[in-house]
Amino acid sequence: MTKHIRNHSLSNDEVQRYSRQLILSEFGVHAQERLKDSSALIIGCGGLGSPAALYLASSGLGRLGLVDHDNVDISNLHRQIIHRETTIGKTKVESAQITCLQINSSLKIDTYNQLLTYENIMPIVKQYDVILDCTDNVITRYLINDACVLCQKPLVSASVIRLEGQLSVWNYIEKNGPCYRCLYPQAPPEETVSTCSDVGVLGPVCGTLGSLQALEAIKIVTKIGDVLSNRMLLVDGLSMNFRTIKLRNRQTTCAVCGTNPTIINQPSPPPMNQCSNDQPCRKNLLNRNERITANDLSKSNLSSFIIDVRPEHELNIAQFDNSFHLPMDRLLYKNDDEQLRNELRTNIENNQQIIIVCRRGNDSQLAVRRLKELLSDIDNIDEKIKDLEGGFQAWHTDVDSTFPLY
Ligand SMILES: Nc1ncnc2c1ncn2[C@@H]1O[C@H](COP(=O)(O)OP(=O)(O)OP(=O)(O)O)[C@@H](O)[C@H]1O
Repeated sequence: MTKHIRNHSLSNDEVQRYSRQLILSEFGVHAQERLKDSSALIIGCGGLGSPAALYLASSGLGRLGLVDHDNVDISNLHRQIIHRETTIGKTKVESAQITCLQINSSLKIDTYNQLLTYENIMPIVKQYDVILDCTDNVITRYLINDACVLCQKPLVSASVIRLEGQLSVWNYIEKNGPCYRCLYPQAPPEETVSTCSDVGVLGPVCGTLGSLQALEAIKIVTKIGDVLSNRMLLVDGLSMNFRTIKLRNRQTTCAVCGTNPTIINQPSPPPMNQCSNDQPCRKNLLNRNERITANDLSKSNLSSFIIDVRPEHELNIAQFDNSFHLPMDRLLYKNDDEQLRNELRTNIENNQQIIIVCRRGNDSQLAVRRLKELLSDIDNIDEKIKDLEGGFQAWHTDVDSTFPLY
């Protein structure tokens, strides 16, 4: 019998399992071996982390770290495809681990059921070859960036909102690429950054960006292809437009990766921009006496004029009887003050309290501020107008559970 020679360390089972990628001329057995010897850390097992973890678990990567501090909720399932109805209530890392091991039982998985902070991030990040930022908030974005620079790890970062997404690789030393702080030294005020729970997101957009994060991570550890450093991919799912823009180079003045860094041993919170008129803050804008709780509103004997400031399409989910619809877009940007003032004056009766409602009690606070200006000639407007604290979500939780929670 003729003996065969193999120039690699993969078992026959591995050759069979990974055969469709082994036969790629750009990939081959040596990339597969490098993948097996590599590790990746996924921070955030949500919309982006789910597809990223599934693809990395399937790919033949050796070791996968999963970080998240949250538990699986039913509202996660439309996009966080690693979780199941059967894992609702479990920690996201445990739920993700279960699914990954069902796909690839030879994968070594470490789970970190914790909130990453400035205190605990460094020893975790240090252990992995590539880091994927799959989180959803500005502060964590800076935290992960700083830790990756300090630990000299490439960072594959993505974000999605509504039907749009962005992807880039930061701190890719091989190309002397910039870090996130080189591009954005100052963080925007957190209250002005929209999140998926504020404005929504469509599942497949997360699927696309999260999958591409896994692809970049595979390219980095196997050293194939042209890594998305110094560039950013912008995806618009509605028009199906994909474009890549060039980013500015690594900045010598950068606080973390520059020539005289001020952030040296440990990540540091970014300087925050202040809210301005263009970017009004929405959270905790009003004082207690400018708000009414769901309980108090349900018991109030006063006649109420309810103004619902949600966008038109959300009214189809559910709404209060006889509420006046005034979407935030019109209130803040339409510039039809005179007509709006007339409509409101015609509809509001003298003895009525004016209650502003929205989904969660954020927009309604801005609306109260704006309406106080607009209706300043109404007697005692400051006492008459209040927002529903916690919005329809509080109404569902505290007063009427048949009002849908969303
Ligand atoms: N500092 C952090 N440490 C650990 N996990 C984090 C941190 N910041 C964000 N995450 C996790 O990142 C994930 C982001 O995913 P995504 O926005 O899809 O989920 P979500 O927070 O469940 O969404 P929703 O806002 O709709 O509830 C979340 O699971 C969140 O718990």
